[in-house]
Amino acid sequence: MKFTKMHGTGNDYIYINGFVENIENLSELSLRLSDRHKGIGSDGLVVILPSEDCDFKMRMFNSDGSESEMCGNASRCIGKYVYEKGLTDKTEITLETLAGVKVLKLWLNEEKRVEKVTVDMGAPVLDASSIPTAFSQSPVVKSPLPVSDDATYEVTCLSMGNPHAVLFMDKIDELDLSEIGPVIEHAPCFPNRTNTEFVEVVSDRWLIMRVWERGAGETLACGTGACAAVVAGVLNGLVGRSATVQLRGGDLEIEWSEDDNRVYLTGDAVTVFEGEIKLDE
Ligand SMILES: N[C@@H](CCC[C@H](N)C(=O)O)C(=O)O
Repeated sequence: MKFTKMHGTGNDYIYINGFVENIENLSELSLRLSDRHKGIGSDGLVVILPSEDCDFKMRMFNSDGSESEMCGNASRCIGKYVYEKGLTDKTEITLETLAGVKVLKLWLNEEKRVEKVTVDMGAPVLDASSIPTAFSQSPVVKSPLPVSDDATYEVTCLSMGNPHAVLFMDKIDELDLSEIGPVIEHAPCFPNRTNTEFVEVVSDRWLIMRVWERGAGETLACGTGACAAVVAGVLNGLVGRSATVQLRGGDLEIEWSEDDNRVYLTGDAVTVFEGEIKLDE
């Protein structure tokens, strides 16, 4: 099977051309190939497929084999992949996902290479039961979430097609995410588990964020998570509608438009290497 390893702000996935490769059991394959010691090594697996209504369709699997509805960083990398491999000559591309249709706008440099991509992520979902969460308050803003006998965090929850819980706090560098991340991910109030963002506010245009991803653990960046951080920041009166989110893997530019209520995500898309792997060994 041929594959391409790509990353968006350090969030790395294995990309497979589903027009050519006919692979079964994608969930098991993601679990196996994402392993950083015994596989290719990645945060998960992304398959690019034909779509009836859109230019392309994305299926995205975390490194634990679970399938997610949406991935912001992978959407940008798909934009670069399909354009640079000649699967399309469009610079505005529609992408079918489990979270609906997303529109990718490609930004080309002078050599006609894709330098960055803007994804129209659609409107954030704020209704508590649709995220889904079991919180009775809706929207879920600054709701108390007990994580141990002596610690309760205030969380703001929303869906960007996939579920997010955002926590604002200082000194996020000092956090042990491997301890607190799984507790929130599996908290009973999140029936589908959750992605969790730990966010430090620097100014009304600048957030610093670490992320614990559902199904993948701590990653260097999460596109939907960065969008969730800005939406949650606005709901808490902490940030403007247009902000830079600084992640361990780089910066993402987020705008939650006042005009159309849609969230726009802009960032890099990078090809790391191409390869071929024997699946029967
Ligand atoms: N890294 C992604 C999100 C990937 C899926 C997520 N872990 C989930 O299970 O919802 C992004 O860039 O958005």
